[in-house]
Amino acid sequence: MTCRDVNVWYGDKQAIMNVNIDIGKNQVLAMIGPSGCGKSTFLRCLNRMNDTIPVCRVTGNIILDKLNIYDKKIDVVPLRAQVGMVFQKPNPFPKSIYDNIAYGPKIHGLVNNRTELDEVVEYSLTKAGLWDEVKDRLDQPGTGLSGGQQQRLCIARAIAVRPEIILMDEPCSALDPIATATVEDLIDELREQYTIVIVTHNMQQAARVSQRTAYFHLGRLIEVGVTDQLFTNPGHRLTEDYITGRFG
Ligand SMILES: Nc1ncnc2c1ncn2[C@@H]1O[C@H](COP(=O)(O)OP(=O)(O)OP(=O)(O)O)[C@@H](O)[C@H]1O
Repeated sequence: MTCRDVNVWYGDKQAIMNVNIDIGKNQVLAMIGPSGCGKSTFLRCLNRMNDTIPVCRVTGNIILDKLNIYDKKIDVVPLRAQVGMVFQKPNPFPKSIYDNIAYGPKIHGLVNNRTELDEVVEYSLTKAGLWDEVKDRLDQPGTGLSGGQQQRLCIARAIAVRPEIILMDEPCSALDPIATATVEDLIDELREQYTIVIVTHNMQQAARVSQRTAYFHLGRLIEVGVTDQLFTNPGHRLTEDYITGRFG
C-alpha cells in the first residue's frame, strides 16, 4: 500500500498533513506518537473508515493493488474486507461465536454452502488461535468470552473475509498482560500471511511486534524506519524526545 500526500481535515481543522508512507507486504508497521497526533485518523484513512465521520475530509492518494482506494469507482464494502479493522475495545456482534465469523463470508458471497462456511469458521478461528478454546461452544454468544478471547474473535472475524491488510487500533489496550501477550504472539504469526498496521500507545509493544515504526507528531509523519533502528538511533529530535520520555 502506498500513501501519497495524504491530508485530513475535520471541518476546517487539519489533523493530518501531507503524509507519505509505503506499507510493505507481510510486515507489521507500528504507528506511535503523543495523544492527538493523528495516528487513529491516519489509520482510518487506510480503509476509508473516515468516510463514516461527516465532518472528515481526506485528500491525496492511497494506492492498493494499483488502484486509488479514494477513486469514485471503489466500493467501500469489499475494500473494508480487503483492509480489515480491529478496534481498541473488542466489539463482537451480539450473535453466536459461529455467526460472528460466518456473517462476513456470507454477506460478501465468499462461500457456496454450509460445508464451506464451516471450513471458513474453523480456519479463521484456528488462525486467530481461538479454535481449541471455542470449538465445543460455537453456538454460544461471542460476548460471553473473556476480553482477550473476544479480541481474538474480532481478529478471526477480520480474517474470515480474506483480508490483505489488517488495521489494529490499540488492540490490546483493554486487555490484561496475559491476553496482551497472546494477541502480540498472534500478530507475529499473522504477519506471515497478512500485512498489519497497528496503532499503539505502548512503545514496548511497538518494539516487540513491529518490523517498521512510524512516529507521528501534530499530524505530521516525522519519520518511519526499521523498528530497532528507530528506537536505538532515531533520526529526528522529536522522535528521540518522545521515545526517551522527554515529551508526550
Ligand atoms: N471525529 C472527530 N471530529 C473532530 N476532530 C477529531 C475527530 N477525531 C479526531 N479528531 C481530532 O483530530 C486530531 C487527531 O486525533 P486522533 O484521534 O487521530 O489522534 P491519536 O494520535 O490517535 O490520539 P490518541 O492516541 O489519543 O488516540 C485530534 O486533534 C483530535 O481532536
